[in-house]
Amino acid sequence: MGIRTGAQYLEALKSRKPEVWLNGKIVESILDEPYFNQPALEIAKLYDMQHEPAYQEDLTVVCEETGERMATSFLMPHNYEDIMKRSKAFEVVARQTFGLMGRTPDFLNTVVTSLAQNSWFLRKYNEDWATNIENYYKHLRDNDIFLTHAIVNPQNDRSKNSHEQADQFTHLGVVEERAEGIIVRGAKMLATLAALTDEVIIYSFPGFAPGDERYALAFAVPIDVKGLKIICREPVQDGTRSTFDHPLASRYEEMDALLVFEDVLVPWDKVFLYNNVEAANLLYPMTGIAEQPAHQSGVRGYIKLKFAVEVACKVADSIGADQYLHVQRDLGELIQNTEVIRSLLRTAEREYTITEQGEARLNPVVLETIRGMMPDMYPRTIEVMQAIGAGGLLMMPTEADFLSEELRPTIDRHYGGRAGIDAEARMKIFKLAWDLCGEAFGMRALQYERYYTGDPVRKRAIFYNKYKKDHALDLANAILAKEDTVKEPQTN
Ligand SMILES: Cc1cc2nc3c(=O)[nH]c(=O)nc-3n(C[C@H](O)[C@H](O)[C@H](O)COP(=O)(O)OP(=O)(O)OC[C@H]3O[C@@H](n4cnc5c(N)ncnc54)[C@H](O)[C@@H]3O)c2cc1C
Ligand SMILES: O=C(O)Cc1ccc(O)c(O)c1
Repeated sequence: MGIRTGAQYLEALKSRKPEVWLNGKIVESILDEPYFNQPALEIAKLYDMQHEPAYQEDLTVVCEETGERMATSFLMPHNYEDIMKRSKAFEVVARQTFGLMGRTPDFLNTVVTSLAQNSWFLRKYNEDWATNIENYYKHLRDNDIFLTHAIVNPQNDRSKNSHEQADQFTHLGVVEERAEGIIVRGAKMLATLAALTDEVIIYSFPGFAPGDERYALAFAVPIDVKGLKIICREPVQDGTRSTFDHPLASRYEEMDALLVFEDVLVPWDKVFLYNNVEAANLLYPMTGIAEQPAHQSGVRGYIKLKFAVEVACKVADSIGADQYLHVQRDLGELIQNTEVIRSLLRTAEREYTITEQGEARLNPVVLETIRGMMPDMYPRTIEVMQAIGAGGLLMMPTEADFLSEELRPTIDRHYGGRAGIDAEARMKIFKLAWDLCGEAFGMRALQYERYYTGDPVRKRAIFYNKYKKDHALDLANAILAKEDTVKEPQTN
């Protein structure tokens, strides 16, 4: 089949009925649900762009195996040119959604592509796991499937491992083996966009201990598989708010969900790892499933940061506040932050290495530096935006107020900005800012940058420990090696 159109994606959504819970009810029809309709159209647009002449060369490549076009995010990177093709494709997608949708199809395409490119690792443990992931990759690539993923155990008792929780199936684990596959039970989080996807892949961050065998697993199932409950969080928009009042929240709501598996059958050919604590713990360090999606996340995060910084600049400019020195200082800092991330991305891409198996990977230290800095830089941007917009962020008439003939002249008189910025223009800018720095939509977007790649505290600590192990601290050691020992003062 090759690349899908938006219509084909929406048709597939219509043809299924996953068990999606929203506000205490099962959603009867995803596309008829106002909370989901606009975000689904935004995803459909990304599929359509694959066919548009302006984007096709960036978003797709011809698959060597099938001769058909496939999404560029399915391209297995072997050299710098492949890396940069993927980078461009990530950027085109991110620009379309202003970086606000983190789990667009390209994200998990990179995860599965990397798993398949590193099937040698799974083959060390089990021939079938390797064959299964290779076939799954081809299935996704050739049918242009949209995946969600859930790789974190729910927060029950973080001081205990999965097998030590009060209930053995609070966390997702295997109940039994059958001739046709494994039966899985328990929960996993935090599946972003689950309701709008075709299938789900489960794997885990490392951290398994002996005794956790039943939880050490990786597999994929269709999103409407029998026994899977998708429990959505409270929406950040009601699906009916106007694009004037909420230009971002009304478009880019990326619904997150807890996945609860109630005795779901996973056929053997969709099992990628099972009952093996060592393999589950080594999956991240030994394959590229940290670095390859981190490339997508780095590019997307850069676009989101740049977008938020530009909105902050617009807020300041629209009310003449950027005439003040401290506002210029703060905005200068934000712009420099975007330049830091852009430069780090280019460095990580240029300083790629080729693995023994021929996979081109970005410099992991630089990539991890991006991931370490974004949880500080993005919230800082939001903080500056709040400080510059100040009370004006609360003093905004709604679209309905603008439409009132009686009120309109008053609005036009009192809500305008500096010379050249009328009330409507200023409110458009401030409403953009409020979606980012005040609304639940913006707080979720901020929480995403803090946590999408794991707990930033432990990630920085892991980074430090690995750096200390891998780097000789040569400069400090060079001076310490000089013979500056304590000497008794010379007395005559
Ligand atoms: C908006 C959003 C979207 C996301 N989308 C997805 C998605 O699509 N798919 C997916 O799989 N995941 C997704 N994630 C989940 C993400 O992977 C997790 O949130 C992340 O790994 C952090 O884990 P946690 O939330 O369970 O926090 P926890 O690990 O529970 O951390 C909570 C607090 O406890 C501390 N803590 C917990 N355990 C320890 C420990 N062992 N040692 C020291 N300190 C500890 C942490 O420092 C932190 O302060 C998303 C997250 C967010 C916020
Ligand atoms: O470690 C990384 O940054 C890559 C990454 C982040 C978040 C995920 O959910 C994931 O599957 C992979």
